Amino acid sequence: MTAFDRIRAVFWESGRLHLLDQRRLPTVEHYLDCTRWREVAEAIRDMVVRGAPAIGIAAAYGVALAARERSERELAAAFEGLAATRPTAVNLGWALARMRRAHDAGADAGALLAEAQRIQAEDVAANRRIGALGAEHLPAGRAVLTHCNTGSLATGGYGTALGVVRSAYAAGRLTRVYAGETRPWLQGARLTAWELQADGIPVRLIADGAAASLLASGEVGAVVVGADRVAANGDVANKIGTYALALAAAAHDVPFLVAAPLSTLDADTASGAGIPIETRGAEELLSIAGQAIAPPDIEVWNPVFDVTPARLVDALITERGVVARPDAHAIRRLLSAPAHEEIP
Ligand SMILES: CSC[C@H]1O[C@H](OP(=O)(O)O)[C@H](O)[C@@H]1O
Repeated sequence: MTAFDRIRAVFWESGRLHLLDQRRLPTVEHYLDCTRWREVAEAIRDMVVRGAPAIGIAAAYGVALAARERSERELAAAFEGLAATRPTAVNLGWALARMRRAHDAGADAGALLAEAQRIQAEDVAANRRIGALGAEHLPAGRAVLTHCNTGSLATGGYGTALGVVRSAYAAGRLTRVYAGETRPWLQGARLTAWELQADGIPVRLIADGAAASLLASGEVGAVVVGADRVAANGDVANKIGTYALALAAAAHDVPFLVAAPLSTLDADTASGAGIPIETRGAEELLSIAGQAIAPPDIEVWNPVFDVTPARLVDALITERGVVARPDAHAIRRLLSAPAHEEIP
């Protein structure tokens, strides 16, 4: 059984939403069971569940939980409260807008639950397609470098950049993954290394500061990362540290690839300058697992995303196709392509 089969960051069972508490991985596998939308909102805000597609899916189930209370007031509060949990990943707003359309079309609690389950199933199918298309795009027989966590823990299942990794490794095209630890929340060290080890995919953990030297060494054939929002011009918001990777990749002529489903593309935000960047509390920088690693009263700046300009993105891999050098025209083509059609 691979990690994809075993790891479910988000699932609905027996009338409850089950969320794997990613704050406690890799040492403890513990699920929180949610029966109220406010519990889901708190779980997203506190990063029990994280990852752009995964928080959209969790929020969709949160709406379904709110609908069970048969109160338009509570449902309105749920839409507002869930939307306010985290600002950068556009998937959150995309999923809530889809749930609101279903509600406005007359969906009751049961139909809203079915819509949330469709959102999750479609995300897994998209990730499988992204994996297949992306695997063909990786230089064969080489290693890749990735950042943060973009696997089953960040999505409905299988993963985006890690979906490309899973498909490429299964096709014998990939020798090894280098995973950046991804300070301060350590998604790479705690989550990606755990997922890939569970899959039996060779993985080496590196300090974020080692990435440029690794790219200079010629060991890596491509950098493949996820995204939290792709603006209309192709600029990419992703975990802090992604922009530095893109600069280093460009300096060493290593292809920089972004894997993301269409639910991450945002036609309403013209460029990266318009993407809201979440900053989180000082404690995430000042301690690790409760152990202080800096003076407690030191000032910090803790933006948890950055923006990589489209000019540094060699290819955007989506379930509708792969576009080289994404620009506004390419984003429009991806978003306007008929459903289930891929753009050449
Ligand atoms: C497949 S999207 C994963 C995306 O989300 C992560 O952010 P966070 O862990 O703070 O939710 C990171 O940006 C990943 O690339």
